[in-house]
Amino acid sequence: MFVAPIIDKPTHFPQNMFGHPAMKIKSLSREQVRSVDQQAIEDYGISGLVLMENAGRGAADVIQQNAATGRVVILCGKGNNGGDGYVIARHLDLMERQVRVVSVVEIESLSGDAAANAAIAQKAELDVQVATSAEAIESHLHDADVIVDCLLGTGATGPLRGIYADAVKIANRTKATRIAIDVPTGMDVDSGEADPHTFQAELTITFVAKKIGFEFDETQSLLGDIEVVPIGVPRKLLRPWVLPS
Ligand SMILES: NC(=O)C1=CN([C@@H]2O[C@H](COP(=O)(O)OP(=O)(O)OC[C@H]3O[C@@H](n4cnc5c(N)ncnc54)[C@H](OP(=O)(O)O)[C@@H]3O)[C@@H](O)[C@H]2O)[C@H](O)CC1
Ligand SMILES: [K+]
Repeated sequence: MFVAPIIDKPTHFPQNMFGHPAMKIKSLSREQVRSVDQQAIEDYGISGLVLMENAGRGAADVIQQNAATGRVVILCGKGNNGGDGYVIARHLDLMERQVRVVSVVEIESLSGDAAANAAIAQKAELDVQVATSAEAIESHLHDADVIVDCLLGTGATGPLRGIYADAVKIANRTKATRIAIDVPTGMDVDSGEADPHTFQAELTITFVAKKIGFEFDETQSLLGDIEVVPIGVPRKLLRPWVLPS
């Protein structure tokens, strides 16, 4: 009988799901993470679409690991945080999940990478709904088992406007599992200050690194567990913030 040779198990480095040792990176400010994004695009030539695809695909994997069943409803805003939501939808659909995208703005108002991914989602005949009133949002969330917050990310400034506040209020009232993408909508990335209607997440999936606003005690109940998803930004670009492992 063939007895498989016993080999020493290689020492497993702490790996994230992408199979490379998960570097420990300092928490970044809004300005730092947005400049990393910009440098990756302008100095390294990585297209924003590639960063968004890595972000959305990585987030979809983490969602599948943490909320593996039920209907996923993704609330999308106007910018690239919303753009991530269309990528997440496409990858969850590929995992044969029931997925609905609910855009709180007219799709025509999107631009750049977000508009590109919204168009792909529509051409792929994913379930994409536009809901620009509280009643319409309510009607699309009633059967959600998981709600994903792709309303606002690092581009948020000032108090939540109109429909965004409505969307967060409605989402917070449901029994669904709530997952925030990059930062819970309503939370200030730097100060951690939370709008009265901040998305209450059980899990926050954030890109590149944790944000400095996540360090405050008051924000823990809004963040839930935190997972950092790398999006392909070169290690050299992150070097100033890598912590000794
Ligand atoms: N390297 C990375 O981290 C990557 C991050 N990605 C994702 O991109 C977002 C940042 O995207 P951005 O488009 O810059 O900003 P947002 O999507 O957060 O905001 C979009 C627009 O929302 C409006 N806005 C701003 N503040 C408010 C508010 N308080 N209430 C309502 N609406 C608001 C504003 O538009 P206006 O024209 O209405 O002023 C914003 O422009 C990041 O968080 C990640 O999720 C990339 O996908 C990949 C790389
Ligand atoms: K968000």
